[in-house]
Amino acid sequence: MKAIDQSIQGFRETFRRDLVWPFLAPEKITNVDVSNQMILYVEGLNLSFDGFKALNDLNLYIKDGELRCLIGANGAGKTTLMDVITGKTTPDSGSVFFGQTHNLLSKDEADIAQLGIGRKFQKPTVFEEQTVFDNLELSLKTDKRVIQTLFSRLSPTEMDRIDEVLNIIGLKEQCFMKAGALSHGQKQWLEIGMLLVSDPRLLLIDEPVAGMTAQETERTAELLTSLAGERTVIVVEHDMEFVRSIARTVTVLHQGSVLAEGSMDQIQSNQDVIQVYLGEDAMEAEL
Ligand SMILES: Nc1ncnc2c1ncn2[C@@H]1O[C@H](COP(=O)(O)OP(=O)(O)OP(=O)(O)O)[C@@H](O)[C@H]1O
Repeated sequence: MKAIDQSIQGFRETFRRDLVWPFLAPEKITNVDVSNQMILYVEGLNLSFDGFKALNDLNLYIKDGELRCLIGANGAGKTTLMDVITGKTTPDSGSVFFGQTHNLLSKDEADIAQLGIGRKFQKPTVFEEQTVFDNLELSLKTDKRVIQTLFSRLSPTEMDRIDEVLNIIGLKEQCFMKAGALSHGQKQWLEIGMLLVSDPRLLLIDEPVAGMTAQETERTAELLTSLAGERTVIVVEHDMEFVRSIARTVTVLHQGSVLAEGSMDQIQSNQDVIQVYLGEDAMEAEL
């Protein structure tokens, strides 16, 4: 039986265009130099909007493979920081490096995505009229690699990738269901899957559990923790219970700077955090 399986497998591989002609295989994501164990270096970032400092000498270092949570009150600068990392906004000064060599501030949004940095916004933006599978396929197609411009059909490697992603996000059974019929949580997972098909190294995820049921929140915690390690995940979240359940290290932003960093326990006993969130500034700052 094993021999038959092996010969079927061999037969299938003979007909894989991307194995027969290696130039058809998906392009490997650019090498990221993480020899110092760090994947993201944000240094001295400043950005003002009409004189208001949204980012104020912000420094942030993210280790390769870690799952980092970013918290902070409304207006602390979390979204602006994500916008700068992904090339949506240009800072006034500072530097952002992906690994030791990729200067993100010299690249545009498309180049940054191509380097392997994926971003998920708070609201799911799946194509409701398309099936789960089609949504994943469409995400592959928007990945402008040579193979997609040459062939409109999915290669077996891409089929395998979609299958793998369906397993990771737990939507295999819903594969041929219209995305519009999914629950809110399932739509969020689908959107995470839409990022995963192109195999990103760094995922930036904005408020993944807003509006989810307790069960969906728990499943999302499992999903995000399972992604870390092989990938690096940065999560912006207001739900402190969720942050506690997933994060090893939490970074607190306040008025465009890092106020504190550490485990959830260290953060909650940090005097600066207490001062801002429980003290005199508490009126304007609610985590
Ligand atoms: N394009 C812009 N023009 C002017 N001000 C802006 C712009 N973008 C952000 N800001 C301001 O910069 C500050 C930081 O906003 P940002 O959205 O980064 O905060 P946040 O921490 O993500 O908050 P929230 O939790 O509410 O999403 C806010 O005071 C915001 O009003």
